[in-house]
Amino acid sequence: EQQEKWVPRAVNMEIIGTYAQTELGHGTFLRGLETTATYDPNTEEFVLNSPTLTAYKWWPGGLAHTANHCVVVAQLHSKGVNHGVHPFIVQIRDEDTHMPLPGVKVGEIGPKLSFSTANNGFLGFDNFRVPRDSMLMKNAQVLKDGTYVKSRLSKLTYGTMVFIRVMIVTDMAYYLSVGATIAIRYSAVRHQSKPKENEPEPQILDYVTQQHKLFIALASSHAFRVTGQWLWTTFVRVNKALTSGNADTLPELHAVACCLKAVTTRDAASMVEACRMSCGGHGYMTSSYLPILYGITTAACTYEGENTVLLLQTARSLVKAWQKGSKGKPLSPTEAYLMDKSPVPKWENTLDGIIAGFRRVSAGKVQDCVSKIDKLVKMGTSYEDAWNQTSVRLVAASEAHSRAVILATFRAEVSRAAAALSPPLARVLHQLVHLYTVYWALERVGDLLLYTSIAERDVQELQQQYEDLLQKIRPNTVGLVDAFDLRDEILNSTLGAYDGRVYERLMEEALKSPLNAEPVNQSFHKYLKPFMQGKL
Ligand SMILES: CCCCC/C=C\C/C=C\C/C=C\C=C\C(=O)SCCNC(=O)CCNC(=O)[C@H](O)C(C)(C)COP(=O)(O)OP(=O)(O)OC[C@H]1O[C@@H](n2cnc3c(N)ncnc32)[C@H](O)[C@@H]1OP(=O)(O)O
Ligand SMILES: Cc1cc2nc3c(=O)[nH]c(=O)nc-3n(C[C@H](O)[C@H](O)[C@H](O)COP(=O)(O)OP(=O)(O)OC[C@H]3O[C@@H](n4cnc5c(N)ncnc54)[C@H](O)[C@@H]3O)c2cc1C
Repeated sequence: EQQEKWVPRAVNMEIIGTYAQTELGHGTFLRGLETTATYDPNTEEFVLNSPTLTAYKWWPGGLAHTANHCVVVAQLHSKGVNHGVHPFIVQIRDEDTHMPLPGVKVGEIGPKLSFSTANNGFLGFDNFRVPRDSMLMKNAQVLKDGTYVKSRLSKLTYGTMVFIRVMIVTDMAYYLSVGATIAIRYSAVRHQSKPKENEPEPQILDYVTQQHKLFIALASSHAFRVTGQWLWTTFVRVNKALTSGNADTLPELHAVACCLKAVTTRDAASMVEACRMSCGGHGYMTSSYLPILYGITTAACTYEGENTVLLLQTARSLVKAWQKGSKGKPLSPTEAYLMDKSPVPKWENTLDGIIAGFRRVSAGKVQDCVSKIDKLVKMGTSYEDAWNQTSVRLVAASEAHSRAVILATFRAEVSRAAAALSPPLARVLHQLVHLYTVYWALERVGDLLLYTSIAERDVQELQQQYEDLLQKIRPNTVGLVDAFDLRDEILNSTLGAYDGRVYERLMEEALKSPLNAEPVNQSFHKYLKPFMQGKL
């Protein structure tokens, strides 16, 4: 019924909405949100209120001057009892005049690192009344007399965030394809230095250091696209089960969505930054689009759940799985490897060997965390303090778990798809899987030395494998980014345009600057000249 009322109007854009959960005082700790929705059975309305400055909603995209409705997450009070945070759909502006409704204070939060077009806003309520059916009642309800009907699963309130986190993994694949396309095309056009006096300046793409900076971004885009597809399929399956009242698989989805969102956004932000830096000064131009792309990807490390907080959510699940598995109880498919108690096998420099190695690292780290927490608790430390003192290790265990999931998924999905591909295409994709896997083995070699039987000669061989792969991939690099098929209008980059006219485009963009409208800018007459004449 509520969906019939709101969805059609949202689809045809009569309702422009946003998701107003975060407040000035709380973004992570949802149970600490201060906005209240108090039920008045006499009028069958909820009274929305922002009791403090820190209760003001802060950050919701589009809230400042675009949205006329929003989903507000507030502490639901009825019959004198606080039932915790619940979502409400609330009209905040007049649909004709767009004026804020009486009792609504709304505005723009100010300049940000990037996302300048996102119109993020603030929102405060002063005893603002909304009808009872403003409460989104799919999970919990408040009856006309104020009786609260509990949701069959309180965590369903958090469902929106799981959905977006699942989507963000695929988003990161896209953003990395943009960064890799810009930086690799530019690296094919840019010639610099003279390592061989009697030869012309080479393409910077031929410097192995440049390949080391860029090819991982290209491979990660494919790894995250494939992992994002797997995660989406998992989400659809869990959501279908939830619809029929079975929430058994939700905890596993929440845990894997948290760590994959955190790791893919962190990798995307750092690899886009590497793409920017690999383009030298021109990568620092806004017209290259790389600074804007960095602003977009680094924001993803914060929104939809701050990365550390989400990695700790996954760690919470891994520790619980370890404790459950130690009692002989079955674990979820993504966490079952934690109970592999077989002896550490002889190290193999193969994809399967490395993937198995990362699972050993994750299981070893989880075991170390459980041991440290148990030891601290036995010494009289509270569980909460023991958790906090172990939290650096817990985050590392989550990261290792996430990497093991990505490596295994990337390899399995490409192997499965390869049968239907032409041999040359299958070969190139396998090279990207190989590069991605060996890159991370070298990045985390310390962990592998701690938790597997990898030896020095294996590491040397992996380094050589990696450098050989850079050489093998080089001839196909431009073709691989062209295959992302990103139009110039989408790339929006002087460095990444398909025609490679970088220098002409840089100059064309520069000449558009208003500061080039006249040969002597007014600042000379207002400031420089008086200063030079000692008059300032
Ligand atoms: C389509 C793609 C769009 C991409 C975006 C495009 C453009 C981007 C531009 C800008 C961004 C756009 C929008 C941004 C929006 C936002 O940022 S919305 C706000 C997002 N905020 C958060 O994510 C808040 C993060 N905080 C939390 O999730 C919780 O507060 C946290 C879980 C961290 C802690 O809460 P707490 O109550 O303390 O939980 P516990 O740690 O005690 O755990 C309680 C149990 O609940 C389980 N659980 C927690 N969360 C979930 C969940 N989401 N789903 C399922 N289950 C959950 C948790 O596992 C515990 O269970 P157990 O007790 O262990 O059994
Ligand atoms: C571009 C952008 C768009 C956004 N859009 C929206 C939107 O549309 N709607 C919306 O509701 N919100 C939105 N947000 C807000 C976003 O969801 C929050 O910023 C995010 O949830 C983090 O919360 P916070 O800002 O309160 O950070 P905090 O939680 O205060 O984090 C600050 C630091 O504290 C640490 N910390 C916090 N809790 C713990 C813990 N338990 N253990 C260890 N460390 C901890 C964090 O790791 C972090 O280092 C947006 C944010 C950005 C940047």
